[in-house]
Amino acid sequence: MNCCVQVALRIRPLSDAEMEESATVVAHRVDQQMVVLMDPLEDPEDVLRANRSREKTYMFDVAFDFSNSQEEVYRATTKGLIEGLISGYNATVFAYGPTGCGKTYTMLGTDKEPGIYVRTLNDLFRAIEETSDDMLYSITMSYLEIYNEMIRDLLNPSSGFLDLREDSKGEIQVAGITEVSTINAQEIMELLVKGNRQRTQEPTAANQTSSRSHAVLQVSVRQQSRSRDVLQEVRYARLFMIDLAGSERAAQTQNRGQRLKEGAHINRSLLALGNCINALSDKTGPNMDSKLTRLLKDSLGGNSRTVMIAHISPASSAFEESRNTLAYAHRAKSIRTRVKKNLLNVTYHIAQYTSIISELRGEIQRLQQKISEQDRRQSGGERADIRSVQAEVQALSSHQSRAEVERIREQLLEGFREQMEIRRSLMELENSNMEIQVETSRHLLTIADWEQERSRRRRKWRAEQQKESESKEESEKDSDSSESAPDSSETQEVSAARENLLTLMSESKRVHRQKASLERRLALLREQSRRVEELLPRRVSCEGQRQVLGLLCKVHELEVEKAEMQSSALLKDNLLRHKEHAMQRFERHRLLCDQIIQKQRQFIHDHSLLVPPQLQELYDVYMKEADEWRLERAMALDKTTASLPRISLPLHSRDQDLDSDQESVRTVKLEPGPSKTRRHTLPPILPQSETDSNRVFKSSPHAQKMKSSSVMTPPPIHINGSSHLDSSPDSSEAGVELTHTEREQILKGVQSIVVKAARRRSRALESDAARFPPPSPLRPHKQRSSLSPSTAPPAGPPLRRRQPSPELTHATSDDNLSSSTGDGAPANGPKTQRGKPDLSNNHTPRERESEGRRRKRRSRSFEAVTVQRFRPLDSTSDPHLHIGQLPPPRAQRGAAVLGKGRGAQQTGVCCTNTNGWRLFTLRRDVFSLTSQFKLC
Ligand SMILES: Nc1ncnc2c1ncn2[C@@H]1O[C@H](COP(=O)(O)OP(=O)(O)OP(=O)(O)O)[C@@H](O)[C@H]1O
Repeated sequence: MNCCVQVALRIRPLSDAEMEESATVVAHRVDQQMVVLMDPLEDPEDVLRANRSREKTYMFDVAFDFSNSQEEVYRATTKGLIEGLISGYNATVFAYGPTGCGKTYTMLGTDKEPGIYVRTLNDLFRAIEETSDDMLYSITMSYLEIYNEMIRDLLNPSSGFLDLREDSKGEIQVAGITEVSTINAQEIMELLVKGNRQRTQEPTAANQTSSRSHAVLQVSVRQQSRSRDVLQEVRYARLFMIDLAGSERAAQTQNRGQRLKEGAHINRSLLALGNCINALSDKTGPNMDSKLTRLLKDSLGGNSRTVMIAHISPASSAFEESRNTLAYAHRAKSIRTRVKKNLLNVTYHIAQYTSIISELRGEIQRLQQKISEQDRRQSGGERADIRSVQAEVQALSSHQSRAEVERIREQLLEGFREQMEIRRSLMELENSNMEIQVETSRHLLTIADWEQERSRRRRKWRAEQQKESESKEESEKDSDSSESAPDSSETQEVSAARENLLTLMSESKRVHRQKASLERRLALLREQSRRVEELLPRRVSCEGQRQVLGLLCKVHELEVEKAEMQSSALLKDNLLRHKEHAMQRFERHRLLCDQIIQKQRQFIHDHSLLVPPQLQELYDVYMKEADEWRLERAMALDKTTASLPRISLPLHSRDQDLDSDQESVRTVKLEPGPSKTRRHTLPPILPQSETDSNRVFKSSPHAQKMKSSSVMTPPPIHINGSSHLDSSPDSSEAGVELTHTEREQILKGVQSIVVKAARRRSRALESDAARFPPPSPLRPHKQRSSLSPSTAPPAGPPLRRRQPSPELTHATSDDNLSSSTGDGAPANGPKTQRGKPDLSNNHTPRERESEGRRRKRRSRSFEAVTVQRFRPLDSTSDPHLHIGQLPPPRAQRGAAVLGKGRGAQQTGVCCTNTNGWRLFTLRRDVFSLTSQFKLC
């Protein structure tokens, strides 16, 4: 497309200097296109030139004077180039004119009145921004000056002088020029101002800031569509905005030296430009003999829309420069250019098409793959998210559930732990209680011994007093009455025993209080554990965890029950040991009594003593009772006993039994009875012992039966009706002051032993009956004594008074001792040997054989009882509960611990030579048994 160079003329206002010189205005803008230049030298009066006009009119595309603003100049000259520039058309705007006529002002302007540079770039960026959605732009800028035919980079002055080069496309390029990718107009303005300071300026007569070089601002715009079509267009256009140096005349500028030389270069370039313009206007082709014309090759007659803004001064003093400028500008209007779009790679080669298609296909494939991956990732991610959310929820739920389960477990464990601790404490209290009972029994025994001794002394003293009173005269009686009564003051040991009893009682009360408190706490803990277990389904959602906790509860409940059963079993075991021991001792006592009876019978028979009727009646009763306890009845009774519930009962039923027993014991204890009629002043026996003893016997029908029955003890032997053994239990003066209740308890406690003993006794009695005549025809007859000659009493009148009887002494129970040791060997050496009944010398071989078998059976039976019933105590058993550790009877009373072997755990008592002490010792033993039964 061909087009002409657009020429605009701008007439600046008069400068201050021109106004001072009173310069006349010779250049006027007639209208927007017409300018009139008047020749000030023309004389209007000159008739020779009358036909010649002093005015010269010039037509331009647009004309401006002082009244026009920068904006108007820009709009009229340059703004229209921007659209073409974006469309790929080159454009050139250059300011031409003499120095000081406003070229820089028009192009650069001031901060307040920016020139074409800034306004063009502003509109360029705005236009690019409007189409940036579809087009991709690349804008670069460079700023250079041509000074004395040398090119200098104003954005990088240190880069030196640059050369012009023509690329393969025939375009002129400045090699090494700094191209700045502009961002916005403001930055461009700053760059230009900065670059303009680098521009060579020197003051001249015409302009204090005269630019001595041509300044060229080049803006390159490259654009292409964002869519990659086959018909892809890459538009490339350059905009030159040139501030030419002044085209002043040397005379006018009064330049000399360097300024003159500069002026010469300037003028040469301008001349070249002028020549170029002339050539272009004459269509002779551009003259490229200067760098300016070379750089503006496309701008002047080439591929560019070109706007020339000519500047002139209105002053008459600048008439010549104005006329020349107007002439050049006018001629420039004739310059035609061939404008075309700068389209790069508008049409691609077939190989490029193929490449583009391949690229596009690859791109499509890549995008499809990316989309599928993204979809997969999204779906996977969603699933993963769902799974992760579910996992988080489950984890949270699981965590909460675990925390809840852990909390419940801790509660349960804590409760169980405390229960076990309480259970242990209760066991310790039970043991302490047992110790207290044992100690209490020991002290009671001490007191009872002392009271027994006191009672015996009193009786002896009263008997002596009575005897003396009968044999002596009244006066003598008065004189002897001065004999003092036996000392009845308590010994230090008895006083200490009473004090200890008080201490033990208070201790026992304390133990019972603690037990009650612990039992309440235990019941509370059980209730709490039960509630927690009941709430498990509500508090724990997981079935497995519920089951685990439920099992945990069961395990610990079983543990607690196990501990309870162990405790109860231990207690029962201890009680059984006491009972067994007591029954063994009672059995020994019974055997001893039997032997005493038999030997007394033998003695009566041998000496043909008369038996008092009362004694004979008692003996009959004794035999009758023995007959009733024959084998068949004993077996039936034993079977009934064996069928009774024992320790194997469930815990709760046992507890109930125990509770009922305790209650019954309390009831019994409160009942007025013989137990309250103790004649000595002993402190009351602790209730627990009675509880335990009664617990066993009261709950047993067998015991009830036994309670109604009586167990025979050796009746007193009345010798000649005047003497008797003071050990008779029927005597109110008996040394052992047992109450009826105590005796009953003893009797009840030995029931099973009695059954067995009765079995053996019935056999023995049968054997004795075979040897001795029936008791009724008791006639004195001589019979060889079975005693040794050294100890045998002399034959003579019947015994009339009580006297020490070696036979009785020896009848203590050697047989029993043999049984106790279990091996049939004498336990006490010669003494025991001496006291052994020598039946072998008095009976026939058949009788001796029968007696030997009887002894052996008795021994085996006793062994069976002791070995079978005695279980070794475990480590948790209270050692104080061992019978063998009971305080042995005092040595001075003839008591000794028997047995070191199989019967080592049994405490046996042997009798001394003193009849009274012997029986007392036995009774004392019985009393001890009574206390032990109370412990049970
Ligand atoms: N149209 C105008 N309106 C107001 N002031 C102007 C105008 N044109 C020029 N001037 C003033 O005239 C003075 C000279 O202007 P300018 O420097 O632009 O001239 P020039 O042609 O660039 O000179 P040189 O060629 O020596 O660089 C400046 O002070 C400028 O402000």
